[in-house]
Amino acid sequence: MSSETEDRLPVIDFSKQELKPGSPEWGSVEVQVREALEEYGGFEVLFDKVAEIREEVFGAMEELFDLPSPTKQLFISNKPFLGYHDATAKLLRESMMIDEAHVAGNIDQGLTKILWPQGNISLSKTIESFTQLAAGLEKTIRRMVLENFGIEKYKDELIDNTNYDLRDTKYGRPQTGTEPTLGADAHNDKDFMTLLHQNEVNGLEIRTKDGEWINIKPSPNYFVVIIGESLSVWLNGRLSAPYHRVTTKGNKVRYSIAVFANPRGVYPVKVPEELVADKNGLLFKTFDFEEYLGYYAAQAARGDFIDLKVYCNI
Ligand SMILES: O=C(O)CCC(=O)C(=O)O
Ligand SMILES: [Fe+2]
Repeated sequence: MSSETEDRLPVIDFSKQELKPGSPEWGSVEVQVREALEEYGGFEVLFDKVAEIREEVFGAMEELFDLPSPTKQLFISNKPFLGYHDATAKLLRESMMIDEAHVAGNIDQGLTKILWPQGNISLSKTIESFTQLAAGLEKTIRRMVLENFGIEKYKDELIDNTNYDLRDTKYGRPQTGTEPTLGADAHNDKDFMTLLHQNEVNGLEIRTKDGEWINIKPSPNYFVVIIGESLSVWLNGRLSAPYHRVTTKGNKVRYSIAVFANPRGVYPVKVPEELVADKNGLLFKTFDFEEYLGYYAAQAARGDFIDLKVYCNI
């Protein structure tokens, strides 16, 4: 049996204005990032700018999820995970996921114009600002990770081949009882890196190497950073993507908003040669993320959840 602890993930301060590549502050943060990722596969980021926009962001999410059900159903997609997903008998979770949310105009064209025929510019702008903030921070953190492993020469190529998907999630009120309600099964993310912000309702937990679950308490000026399996595989297994889950208690609605930095489809994700020269050799085959997601979704529909590490294991 695993148990929950009072520990928290390491907190790293990214609010400092003087955080410039090459500066002493940058170097010190870079070391903290590496240590946190090696130990937990994640950390919390103190980032004051998110506190300035969160009220608007959660207001926009409320507006989205308060739409009538038939309207939300218009936001469907035939691609795995994208589009609107309604709550089920098992999970009280509703979500909306949009592809390439970092591309100007995509939230407006791909989400709000579908849900409001006359458009909803202010809502699009709010969600767009959140995406830009999270994607900018992700690029900084990823650059530090690459520098840590001495492979910064790949940074532009990797960023150019990153697709930032955005997922808004609403965890509804449990109807009965005082037992915790499962909001998301334990899973690891498949992307390079996830940046998540949550409203004031507790629920997210992350599993440590020792099998304990750490509760990630919501704070208004924090992002939660979790690495996904694509980064772990690309680094030839050097970091691990942590398992995490959501359980909610009480009768408040929980909202989370997450930006997933995914490898772009058709870009071959290949372990850099600099990382295969050690005693272990190459551990993973080159993969295409969209092909993997298609395979994962087909298997998952049959109850079989294939980790990326298993999919491209040599
Ligand atoms: O809502 C959360 O806090 C976590 C969501 C999550 O893990 C995911 O969407 O992959
Ligand atoms: Fe996740």
